[in-house]
Amino acid sequence: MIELRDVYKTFTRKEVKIEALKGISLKVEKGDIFGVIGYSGAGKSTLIRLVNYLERPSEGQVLVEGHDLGAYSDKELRAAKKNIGMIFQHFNLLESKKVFDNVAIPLVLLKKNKAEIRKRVQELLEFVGLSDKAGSYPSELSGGQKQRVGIARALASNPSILLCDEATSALDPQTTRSILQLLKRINAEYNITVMIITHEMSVIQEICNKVAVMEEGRIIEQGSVLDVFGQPKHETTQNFVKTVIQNSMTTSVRRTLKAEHGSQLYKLNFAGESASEPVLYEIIRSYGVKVNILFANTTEIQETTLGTIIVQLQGDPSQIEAALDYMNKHEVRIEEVKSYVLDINHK
Ligand SMILES: Nc1ncnc2c1ncn2[C@@H]1O[C@H](COP(=O)(O)OP(=O)(O)OP(=O)(O)O)[C@@H](O)[C@H]1O
Repeated sequence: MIELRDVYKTFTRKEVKIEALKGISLKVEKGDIFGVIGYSGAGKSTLIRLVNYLERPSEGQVLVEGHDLGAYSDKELRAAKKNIGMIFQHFNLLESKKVFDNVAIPLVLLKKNKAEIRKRVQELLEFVGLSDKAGSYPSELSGGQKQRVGIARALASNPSILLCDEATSALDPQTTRSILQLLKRINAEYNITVMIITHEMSVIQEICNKVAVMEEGRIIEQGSVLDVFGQPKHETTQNFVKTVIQNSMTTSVRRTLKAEHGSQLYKLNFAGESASEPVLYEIIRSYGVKVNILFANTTEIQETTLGTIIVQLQGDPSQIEAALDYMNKHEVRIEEVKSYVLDINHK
């Protein structure tokens, strides 16, 4: 659906080169809600602007529905862009035009007749829950309502892709949630592929099925949201995950454990099926391993339960090995907790 192949983007300002993207490769499949997360300056906006060709790559290819956008003539590119809607952090509405006319802009540009425009705009305003605001000006709307207008306008030309550039960053948590739910409905009911860039992991947790983490112009980690949240590998990803899931021991537990250096600690991640099986009970019963639970938490991601437990296992090495093997076979992901986490200053 959307594919970036080894994309580089370099800006030159006052003879200084800025490498905003350094070899980005990713694939967004049809029907995905694909999130790109990163701190400020990571290159997220540049990346999303390449997808609708507001920027051209310095090197590499951007393919949409299998077509290399770089190989298109200007006319072909204009046609291709109709297939891509975009919404923005600050909504980008025309303040001098009423809600109806803002939503109608893409249809006017497509030279649709008045009756068609009226019907489509009414349909869209109804879909985003703003039928009663057609005659209002943007200045008379709340932030959430403005973003709904932005969404209606982005959908006007029936795109198959919707790009969202920090679309909820200017909104309060409750309004953010309602806009994210609307994006989810757009994805499910209109079968529109959604690509979201954000610096908030809660946005990814709430609606995305896939995620790419960016840092300094590179993708440092990508995969299904369940995998990345369950086993974040890179430190930056771990820091993002920590903002939404508590997955480490509290300081007081670490302090108690410090005295017992050398005990075997494991972080166990349960997802989906394995979260509902009595795995710990089995390892105690069948392998005689003593289990001391130091931390436990469950979270819901993608309608799947993700559980994290940190345990101290005590027993013969052979019993512990057998217990770990049993849990492995029952799809529990096991990570040995290194002794450095026992340092209470370690975050
Ligand atoms: N038009 C431009 N000219 C020069 N440099 C640019 C331009 N656009 C982006 N950059 C630079 O490219 C780098 C990546 O910027 P980008 O806006 O893509 O990051 P971002 O992750 O979206 O950050 P933010 O969330 O702060 O917008 C930054 O160093 C930025 O200064």
